Amino acid sequence: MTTLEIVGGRVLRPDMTVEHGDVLADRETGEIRAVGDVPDGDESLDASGGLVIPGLVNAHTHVAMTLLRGYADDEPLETWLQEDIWPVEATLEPADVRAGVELGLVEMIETGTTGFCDMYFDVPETVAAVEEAGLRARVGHGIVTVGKDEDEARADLEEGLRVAREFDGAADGRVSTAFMPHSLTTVDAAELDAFVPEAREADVPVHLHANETTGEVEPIVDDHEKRPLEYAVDHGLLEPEDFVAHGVHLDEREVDLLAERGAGVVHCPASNMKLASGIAPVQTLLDAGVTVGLGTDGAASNNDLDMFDELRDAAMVGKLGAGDASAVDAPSAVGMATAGSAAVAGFDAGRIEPGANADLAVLDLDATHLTPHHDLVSHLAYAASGTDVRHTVCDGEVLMRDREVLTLDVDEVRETAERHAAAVVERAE
Ligand SMILES: N[C@@H](CCSC[C@H]1O[C@@H](n2cnc3c(=O)[nH]cnc32)[C@H](O)[C@@H]1O)C(=O)O
Ligand SMILES: [Zn+2]
Repeated sequence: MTTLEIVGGRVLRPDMTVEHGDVLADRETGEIRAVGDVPDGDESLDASGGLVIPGLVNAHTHVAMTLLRGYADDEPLETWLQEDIWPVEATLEPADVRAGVELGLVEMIETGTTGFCDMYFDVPETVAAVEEAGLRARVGHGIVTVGKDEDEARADLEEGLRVAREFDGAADGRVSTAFMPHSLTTVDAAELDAFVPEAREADVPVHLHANETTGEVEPIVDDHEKRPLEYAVDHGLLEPEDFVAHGVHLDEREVDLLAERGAGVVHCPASNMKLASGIAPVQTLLDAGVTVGLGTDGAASNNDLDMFDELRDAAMVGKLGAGDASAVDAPSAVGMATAGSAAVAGFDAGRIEPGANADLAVLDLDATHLTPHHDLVSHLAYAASGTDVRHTVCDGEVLMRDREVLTLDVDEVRETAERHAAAVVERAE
């Protein structure tokens, strides 16, 4: 059983055209072998009446935060983090993180997401869950040193390096890592200067939150007389493989800086709307040639991990922000959730062509809200949702067949998550 054929459907190609055809995946290499007219495979997935798309990539999330879904809503970022989220997170044990991660991974598989980038703590739990669930992930330990004494701060930085070194290449290469300082205001310059060179030495990228709110931009401008991303470059950040989450409040120089340096941005439209952080200049970034991916951020600021919601939000708010209905058109939004996010994450995925990772989702087109079929890319951007996903495949392996998740026990995962979520909130109160 070395090959998997996905037959009888239509296929979304990298140029955003849709054609009738099959896909043959090689389960040994985890790559797509052929598209269109393909030889028979050893195992078969029925895509008739469906659309085969690249598995969506959630390029910025905190997956264990599914445990805090609906726990603290309707607040701006600083209050939300400092008064509600961080106090509860301080009580989280590795087993809680594991329960939250598994809940999130089930949700991703069910909604056609095959890869993600995660910033959280207890990274070994995330890696173990990813190994079991079969997804692809770039993971890192989120480092916060503000408000900690010197020893605690150093331990957090060391842990960030340790997990980046230890887990890069884990789960047969499905897991990669990054060094993840939380943001430019929660980790200080001297710490970046000391630790970023070590991340370079370990050959891992750096991922952080940047320019998310004006409350985060202003102190840097006031204290250092430069924009946050200029400050970031001064402290060794924004190499081509690096990527920042949000990029809401960017000036022209910062957009140019991202384009020149080749660093990526992960747009998180739902989180930015929910926390009223602002509207990222997505069309401007795309026009400047910046690599833009898409992310949900954590489930406590979204409140789900469905990337179909995210790409619709990106298209909608992109137009509103630009005051231009042609901004962030359907192909751009779908491109961000697939090839864009994969490029940002450093995954050889996000496109259906031979040689790319066989990370795929099959959507049912046979649905009232997807009728008629004028333009299927338009449907992906504006009408489809995660519940339309029939099969999910990652690295050539079937993770969900006919809406049945095969790698995790959904009922057990949900029960365990309920139990841990209740206990965590009780402990925090
Ligand atoms: N080691 C750190 C944890 C950092 S993990 C990454 C952090 O990002 C937080 N987070 C989630 N969403 C956002 C966001 O939109 N902006 C900034 N931080 C966020 C999340 O709650 C988590 O605390 C510690 O000891 O506190
Ligand atoms: Zn975040």
